Amino acid sequence: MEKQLWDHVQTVRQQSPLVQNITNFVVMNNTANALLAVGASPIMAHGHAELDDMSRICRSLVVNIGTLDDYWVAAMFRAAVLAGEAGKPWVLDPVGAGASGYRDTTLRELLEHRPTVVRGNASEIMALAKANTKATKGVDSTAASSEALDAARSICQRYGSVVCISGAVDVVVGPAQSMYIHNGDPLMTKVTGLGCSATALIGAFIAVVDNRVEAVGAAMALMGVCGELAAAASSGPGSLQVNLLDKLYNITEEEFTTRLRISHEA
Ligand SMILES: Nc1ncnc2c1ncn2[C@@H]1O[C@H](COP(=O)(O)OP(=O)(O)OP(=O)(O)O)[C@@H](O)[C@H]1O
Ligand SMILES: Cc1ncsc1CCO
Ligand SMILES: [Mg+2]
Repeated sequence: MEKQLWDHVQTVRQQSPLVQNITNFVVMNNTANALLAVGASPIMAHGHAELDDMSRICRSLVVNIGTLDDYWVAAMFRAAVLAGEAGKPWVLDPVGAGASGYRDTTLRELLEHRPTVVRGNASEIMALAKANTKATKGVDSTAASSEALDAARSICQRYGSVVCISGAVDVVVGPAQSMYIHNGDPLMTKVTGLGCSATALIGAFIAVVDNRVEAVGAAMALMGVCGELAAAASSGPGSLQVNLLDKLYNITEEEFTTRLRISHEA
């Protein structure tokens, strides 16, 4: 499986898919840079007047509700409809699910458009499935990935989405197959938007890899391994941000396969 995941990393580099992002103000720059670093091509576009054109030229869509408002939310709904009509894969990042009624109402409607993938931290996935027993603390997670497993399974069953719960262990839940990725570094939680970057990378991988669980697994594996290697070379969140971009860009097959720790059980 390590070799297959690396092949997917290579496929993104070779095919350089154009990925449309409707994302938040905080991470727009970081996620565009993360996409470029892995060899994909980002475009940040939420204007209503160009959504049809974007849908025509982009191979996948990222919807991230981090700093939502009515204009942006209308763009998200429309872009999701267009992706559905074109049979184009898209990924939803439910930033801050459970933190406000507005977020939850918006997310409920987005889920009805059946995202190909949903990626959030454990609190967000639990809030999304309305199975949360702990409140979401803003945009950071207060729960462990394992607690959100049932929530992920219920979202997968109900909407057909592959669900990724990120955290100390990243869990990828598909209809027939699950994957656990034991990489990353706790320092990654001290840089804003690395979850959003992971979601953006998922957007690139689902554009070019048909097996959705493997696509998500490869994106999360790349993020985790690069995060871990970058953290080892960093003195804090500032240098981690820079080192991570460099590692996403220059990681080798040997670094990837020797560091990667995946399993099919927790
Ligand atoms: N405790 C941890 N140990 C190792 N890696 C971690 C840990 N927590 C998060 N990560 C890694 O950090 C990345 C971001 O995941 P995280 O769960 O923090 O996203 P998030 O909460 O949505 O972040 P944000 O909303 O700021 O984008 C993932 O690659 C994940 O594997
Ligand atoms: C801090 C923050 N607030 C809204 S979006 C965002 C970036 C992390 O998701
Ligand atoms: Mg997040």
